[in-house]
Amino acid sequence: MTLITDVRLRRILDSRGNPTVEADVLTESGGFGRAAAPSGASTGEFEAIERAPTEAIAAAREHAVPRLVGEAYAGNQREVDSILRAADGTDDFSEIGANSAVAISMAAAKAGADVLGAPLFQHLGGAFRGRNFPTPLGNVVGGGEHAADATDIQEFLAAPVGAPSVEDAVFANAAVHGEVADLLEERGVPSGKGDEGAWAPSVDDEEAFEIVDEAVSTVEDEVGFEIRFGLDVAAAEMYDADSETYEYESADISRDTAEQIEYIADLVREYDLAYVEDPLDENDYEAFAELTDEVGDRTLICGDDLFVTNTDRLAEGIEIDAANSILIKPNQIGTLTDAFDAIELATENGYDSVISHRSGETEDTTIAHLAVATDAPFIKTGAVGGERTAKLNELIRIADDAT
Ligand SMILES: C=C(OP(=O)(O)O)C(=O)O
Ligand SMILES: [Mg+2]
Repeated sequence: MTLITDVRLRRILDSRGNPTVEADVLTESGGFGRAAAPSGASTGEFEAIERAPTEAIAAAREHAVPRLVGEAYAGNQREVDSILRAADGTDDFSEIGANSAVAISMAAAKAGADVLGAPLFQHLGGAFRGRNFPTPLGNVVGGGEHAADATDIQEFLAAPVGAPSVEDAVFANAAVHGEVADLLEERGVPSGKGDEGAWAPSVDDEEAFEIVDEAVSTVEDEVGFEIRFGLDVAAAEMYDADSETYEYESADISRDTAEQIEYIADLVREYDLAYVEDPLDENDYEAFAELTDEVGDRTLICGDDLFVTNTDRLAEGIEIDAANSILIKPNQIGTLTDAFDAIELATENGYDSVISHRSGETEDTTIAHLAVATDAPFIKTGAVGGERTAKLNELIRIADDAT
């Protein structure tokens, strides 16, 4: 029934106005799945390779599509994904492009779900999923590679850890985003938005901490449940390998690795941070381990550029307790099977998985289903903006359908 009869690939726009790959997968019994690849700006050095969409589409048409059509079953995700790997023939999808691979992988999953008549999360996660929902981490202030002339820390993320429902959590994050706008106006700080819809004011990190801390407290009082906040430092982007220092340009501060570890540990204690992603360079497992040893009992230390959704890199981290959490971005590794394997390895070793969007996104909602399918405790997918609310609203719908 789920035998693949056609795979169609096209270029569509992403949220930055760049082209990206969209895939349609059709099956023998009329099943249909459509998915699109997202795209990063602060990409990790060890990510799978994203090719220019025209090249990725041409290469996938040549190498992957003939091996799938009439040969593979969309309902058998591992088979589809191993065919994608074999068709590509490299370790990092540099032949067909991780963008073509992930679009086809996700579209096949949706086609499989369509034939079954089941929601995607149930097809991926089984009949007993759909009772637990991830806490959304909402980007409310940001800079780094996502906005010019804004904070050095890439993302300040609202974390409504006490929300009684995913709907309450989603609305709380939007309220924090709105409160930040009011506080910026009070301070006379004009602000546009960065790539993920977060405010991108021209302030240093210290002022951003004050603003986000106040916004979170105000909304916490309004909604009556606990809201904390967290960070994606994206430290690899500020690390200078020659001087071995982290360069905070907006405050004109340079920190060596020991100072960076102490700085982050102090922030965790001062602001009771719930979450800290990529606080150190993507090559420095040892420094990650030192920080995790210091504050890992009170916050999540999450590897994004560090692990790049890759089980080999995660296993290396697990070996030395480098972190206690992994960011999962399917396009960093190329297929849903690879993303699932990373989540399973993480769970087996007591690491929390945080399913994540990219800064360049589309209306695709696969990651909302992936988070529910894998019982992930957190999802990072922005707070506002159509390509972000597509995922947040899908979570609300899944929860609504489940009750
Ligand atoms: C979502 C992120 O940004 P990008 O997609 O630019 O890597 C991130 O760094 O976590
Ligand atoms: Mg990150």
